[in-house]
Amino acid sequence: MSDSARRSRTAVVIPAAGRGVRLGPGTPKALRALNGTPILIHAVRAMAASRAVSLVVVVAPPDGAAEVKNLLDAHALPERTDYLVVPGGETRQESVRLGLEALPEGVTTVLVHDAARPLVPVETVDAVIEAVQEGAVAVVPAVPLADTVKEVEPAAEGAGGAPEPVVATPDRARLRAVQTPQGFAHETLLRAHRTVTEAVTDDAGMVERLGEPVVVVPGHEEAFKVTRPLDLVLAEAVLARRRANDGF
Ligand SMILES: Nc1ccn([C@@H]2O[C@H](COP(=O)(O)OP(=O)(O)OP(=O)(O)O)[C@@H](O)[C@H]2O)c(=O)n1
Ligand SMILES: C[C@](O)(CO)[C@H](O)COP(=O)(O)O
Repeated sequence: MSDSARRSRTAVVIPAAGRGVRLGPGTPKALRALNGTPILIHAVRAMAASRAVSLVVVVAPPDGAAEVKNLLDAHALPERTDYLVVPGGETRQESVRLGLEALPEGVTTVLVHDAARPLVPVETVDAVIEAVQEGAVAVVPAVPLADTVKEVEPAAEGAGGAPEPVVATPDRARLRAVQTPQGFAHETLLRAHRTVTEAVTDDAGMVERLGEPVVVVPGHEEAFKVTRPLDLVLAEAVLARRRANDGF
């Protein structure tokens, strides 16, 4: 498939409507600065860096669509890509659905990428797109776990710090930590978001509930999610390393 054919069919939905409670009080997480530029703009640039992407739909905080439009206008973004902003919902799942409903006809491949993962390398984005375009209906970038994982009986709410009984130790070799962008055949993801009613924490999980196959491709350590304050420190360090490497 030619480059231009790919471009006309691949869109990205960026859910950016979360508050960022775990990052601490302040402006919505996606609008907070990372090296002087909003986290969201880093994420949009990371996705638009792929030459396959022709449309980016940003799902803004419900009362922040105008502010996000202004932000996109104020930052230099690749001109080959179109940008759309829609207001988001109460949950990530609802925000993604609202973004999907805004996609035009003719999109065949759709990626969903957290604004909170601003540093994903373009090689990971392209690998996910390629896997979808080669026939997978749902593709998830993921990395092996660095820690042993225990399943526990969670302590009651409000009993933080109380010992939690261990239920099992899953075989770590079979586990993956899942990142974004996750890539899908457009029709499949839309069907999942229109039919699955349970709360699910990632989009591939919704496709799993349809009984459709999901595959994992290698993710990247720099595609981590900015969730807690220490993640911002790490993100600044990654950017500093990139600047230093560019200098050589
Ligand atoms: N109602 C929501 C909630 C989350 N998100 C987006 O989903 C992505 C992943 O969510 P997460 O990192 O959990 O962000 P928050 O929900 O903002 O974080 P927290 O749970 O700490 O408030 C983020 O880009 C976030 O903006 C969204 O679009 N709409
Ligand atoms: C979609 C996701 O980033 C994959 O790891 C993750 O599930 C989002 O979870 P969150 O609790 O909404 O951050």
